[in-house]
Amino acid sequence: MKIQEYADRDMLAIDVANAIAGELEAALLHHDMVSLAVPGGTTPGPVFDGLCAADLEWDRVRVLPTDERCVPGDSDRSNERLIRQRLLTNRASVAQYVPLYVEGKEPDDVLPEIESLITPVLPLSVLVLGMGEDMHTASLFPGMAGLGGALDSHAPPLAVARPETQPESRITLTGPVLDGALSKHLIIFGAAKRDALDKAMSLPPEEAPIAATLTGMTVHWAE
Ligand SMILES: O=C(O)[C@H](O)[C@@H](O)[C@H](O)[C@H](O)COP(=O)(O)O
Repeated sequence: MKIQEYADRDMLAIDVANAIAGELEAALLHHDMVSLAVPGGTTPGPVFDGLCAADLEWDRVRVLPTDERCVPGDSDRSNERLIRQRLLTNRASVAQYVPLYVEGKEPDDVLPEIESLITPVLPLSVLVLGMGEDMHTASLFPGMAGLGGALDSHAPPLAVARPETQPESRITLTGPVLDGALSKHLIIFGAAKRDALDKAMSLPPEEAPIAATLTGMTVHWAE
């Protein structure tokens, strides 16, 4: 794991967008289809604003959320809504999007179909993660029911998550899929998350799920 510190969040966003674009371009030289998994939340928007303009063959990029809240697509809590508004626009509007949640469908009923769209583009070419101050990432929350199974090395690509601290259930990429990405970026802002990351480095993934992804991770941090 390496940590890159930035003087401000704008510089971080520009640098990370450029890094991801370069990694996708390199991956496209060797694969017909490549994959990019991105988080929801309040952190990645400015990175998306820069990345969406990257001049690459977006029609060969499969974009998916690292996790999705089980909410309507027009909800302000929908990660798909954020990704469609901020990333799948401009040149990136032609990218293929793989939703993890289908409104009105029971998650367990659609997971096999969604996994059939994800499996062909595993390992993930590029992964971007956020993290909570509780050291969760994607929808892998400390102490969550089923967390052990979602972190297991033999876990399927997707899991339904029902974290007690969240208002809705979610669908999440599992630990081995996140950790197995060929390039991994974690974006965190502020002292509290920096302290949480330092703490996570000495904890087991069951207590600090982000710890399951840190091998080979590039952490991008700004106040
Ligand atoms: O669906 C989500 O919310 C994300 O995938 C989640 O894992 C997020 O990255 C963290 O909760 C950090 O969220 P912020 O960027 O809002 O701090």
